[in-house]
Amino acid sequence: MDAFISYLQSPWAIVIALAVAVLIGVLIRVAVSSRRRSPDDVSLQPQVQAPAEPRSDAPADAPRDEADQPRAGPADAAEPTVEEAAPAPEASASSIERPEPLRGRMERLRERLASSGSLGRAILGVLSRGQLGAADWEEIEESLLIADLGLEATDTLMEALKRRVAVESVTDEARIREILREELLALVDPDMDRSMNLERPQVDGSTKPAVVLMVGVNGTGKTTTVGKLARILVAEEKSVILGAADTFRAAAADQLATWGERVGVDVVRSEREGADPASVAFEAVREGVSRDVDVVLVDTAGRLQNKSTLMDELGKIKRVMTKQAPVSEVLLVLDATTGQNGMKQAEVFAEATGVTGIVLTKLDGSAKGGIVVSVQRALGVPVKFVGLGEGADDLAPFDPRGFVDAIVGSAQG
Ligand SMILES: Nc1nc2c(ncn2[C@@H]2O[C@H](COP(=O)(O)OP(=O)(O)OP(=O)(O)O)[C@@H](O)[C@H]2O)c(=O)[nH]1
Repeated sequence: MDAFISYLQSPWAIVIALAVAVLIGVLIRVAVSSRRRSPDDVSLQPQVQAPAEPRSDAPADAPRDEADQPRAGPADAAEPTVEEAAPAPEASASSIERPEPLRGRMERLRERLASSGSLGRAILGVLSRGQLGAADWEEIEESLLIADLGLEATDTLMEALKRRVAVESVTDEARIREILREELLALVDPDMDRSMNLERPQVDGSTKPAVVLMVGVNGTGKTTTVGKLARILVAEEKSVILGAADTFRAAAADQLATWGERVGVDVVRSEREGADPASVAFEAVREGVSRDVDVVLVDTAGRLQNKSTLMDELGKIKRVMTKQAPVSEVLLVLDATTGQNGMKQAEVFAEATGVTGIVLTKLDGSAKGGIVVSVQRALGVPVKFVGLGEGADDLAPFDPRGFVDAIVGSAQG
């Protein structure tokens, strides 16, 4: 016994004990990391990678049609798994930002619409000349067209202004301003329902997340808008998952992950550039359903190489997502500065996906606010949000009155 005790006190025994402890530590690490890679263990890490294809255990209502199967190209042929992403810097509770609440945003951003105000100033300047001739009306028409109001809306507004200015024979500037405000507001249509449909649908007795698909041409601000919208939803205390189905540009997924991290929202993504977007979208909704979140927001690429490829791709993304939960909203992101070009794109996207609302970005610093009216008229769907800057909270629900007031200016304007 004494010999054993003295052996335990010897340096060799200490070395051996340390070696055994290290070995046990290594074995525990290996066991934990292999468990994390298990396909069924979807971790609640800041990011979740999408599999190459929907999971093999996808429910019976998973896509069946060949055309609806997320693509499994050579790079996509890996075994379908849900892997934990390379650990993203973990967002500690203290580093998570508190986004600005919705109320008052349009008010705060009102000054950003100042350039749209140049339209109001130009028209008011002419209208208050009194005794308007053909050249004056042409000047007004030109201003409206430059502001992207579109031909039809310009004609409607011109007629209304001519009639009212003649009938009321007004020269008083405040009254002219009031007439212009009323007529513009009628064009913007304050009665349209601009709320986002975030009601969680019931399917076969279970409550699914509200699914929102973002579409639009590259560069319009889709990814940024998904990030800003996530912040709005977080501010409204909703649980959210983002889907990075813009697999065309690898940086888009990183960009989205950064937006997500800032407000503690997870992102479903694929590490492979060019992975099948429908697969990522499918997985994002599946993840949202399994975590029982309130909203799944999915970003897409929207390259407009050719109309039929784009329509096929977006149509497929939407069909595949619908296998998991119905798509509640398809928001088309349009860059206000692209004017009538943007209108043509809008029509293609609307045809492909059935757009339910428009987000007009970059309205700050754009004198082309008239596009609000023309795009609503062309698609018959409302502008629901406006982007008014590059800041994280520079997205506001579109408020027709605030918008028209910004264009027409105050009485002192
Ligand atoms: N001034 C201003 N800039 C904006 C607004 N919204 C987005 N942007 C900027 O527009 C640029 C493009 O935005 P992204 O979100 O990357 O555009 P995208 O449509 O996702 O582009 P792809 O990923 O290439 O399809 C970025 O520099 C954004 O900061 C806005 O409302 N105002």
